Amino acid sequence: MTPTGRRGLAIIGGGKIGEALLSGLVRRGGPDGILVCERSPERAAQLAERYGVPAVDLADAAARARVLLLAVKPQDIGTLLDRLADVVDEGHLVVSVAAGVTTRRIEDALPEGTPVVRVMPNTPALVDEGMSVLSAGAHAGEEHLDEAEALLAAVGQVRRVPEDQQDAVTALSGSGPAYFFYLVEAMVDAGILLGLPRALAADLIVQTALGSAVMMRESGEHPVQLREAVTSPGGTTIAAVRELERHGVRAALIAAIEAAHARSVELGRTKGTGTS
Ligand SMILES: NC(=O)C1=CN([C@@H]2O[C@H](COP(=O)(O)OP(=O)(O)OC[C@H]3O[C@@H](n4cnc5c(N)ncnc54)[C@H](OP(=O)(O)O)[C@@H]3O)[C@@H](O)[C@H]2O)C=CC1
Ligand SMILES: O=C(O)[C@@H]1CCC=N1
Repeated sequence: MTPTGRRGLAIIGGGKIGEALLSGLVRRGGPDGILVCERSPERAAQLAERYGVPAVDLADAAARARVLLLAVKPQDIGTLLDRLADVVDEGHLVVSVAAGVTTRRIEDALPEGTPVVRVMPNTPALVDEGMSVLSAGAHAGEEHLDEAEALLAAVGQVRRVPEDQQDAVTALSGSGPAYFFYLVEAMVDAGILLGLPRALAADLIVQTALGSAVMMRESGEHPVQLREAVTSPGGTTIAAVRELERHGVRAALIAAIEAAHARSVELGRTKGTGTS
């Protein structure tokens, strides 16, 4: 097929984030023009059935789709790029969501001039509340960023940053949902300790998390102001906040996010042996 005969998008790698993006895109725009390319035949069949999209091999994906969205682990990207080098041409836009992997590395593996956009999405794309952050490679212009943004805007908010901020973005919003789930898990445990039924504790905490998130987004107030409004003099909240400070929770979060950043940088240096 000629480059001009192509349309739509192929998601290459149908794992956790590949499925989150696939499900959101299908929900928003329908399955038309979306392909999935997944290494495991069982998983490919599952996704094809669940979302009504064709499961294709890599050559077919490249022949039919204009945008190739790479959603494999950074440890697998080297092998995938070796295979893509033979089937990518000037008519493609390559979008990678692989943590740590630079546009330079992808460009070096593909035909000269291939436009590449690096994106860090997150799993709340599943519920149209994703946060996706884009950076252009050396051969990607505004039109390529616009094209990638149009895709990702269907499943949440989009920002653009210089690529040297992507490892920090990965540590914050890419991995970020896991930190919130971890906090919720711990708070539900506290409810159990205090004798509440698990289901009730979970309902209380999930709704409290949601309400707090909406307040942060919509009130325009700083989180400190919002926290102070909950903290009555001589009351319960200050007793809890003192324990959070005593246990170094703020420092732990900063250290955790710093570790995620370091790992993103390290993954960018991985050569793709599939073993790291
Ligand atoms: N999970 C998340 O929240 C986020 C992940 N990312 C990035 O997305 C990428 C994928 O992460 P995640 O979804 O968690 O990982 P998963 O392991 O869940 O998904 C990767 C999928 O790609 C498949 N795969 C590997 N190589 C190929 C290939 N050559 N062709 C087709 N399919 C292939 C894997 O198959 P197999 O199972 O056989 O290995 C697997 O199903 C990573 O680079 C990660 O950094 C970015 C933002 C958020
Ligand atoms: O844990 C990871 O490596 C991926 C990247 C960001 C979120 N998940």
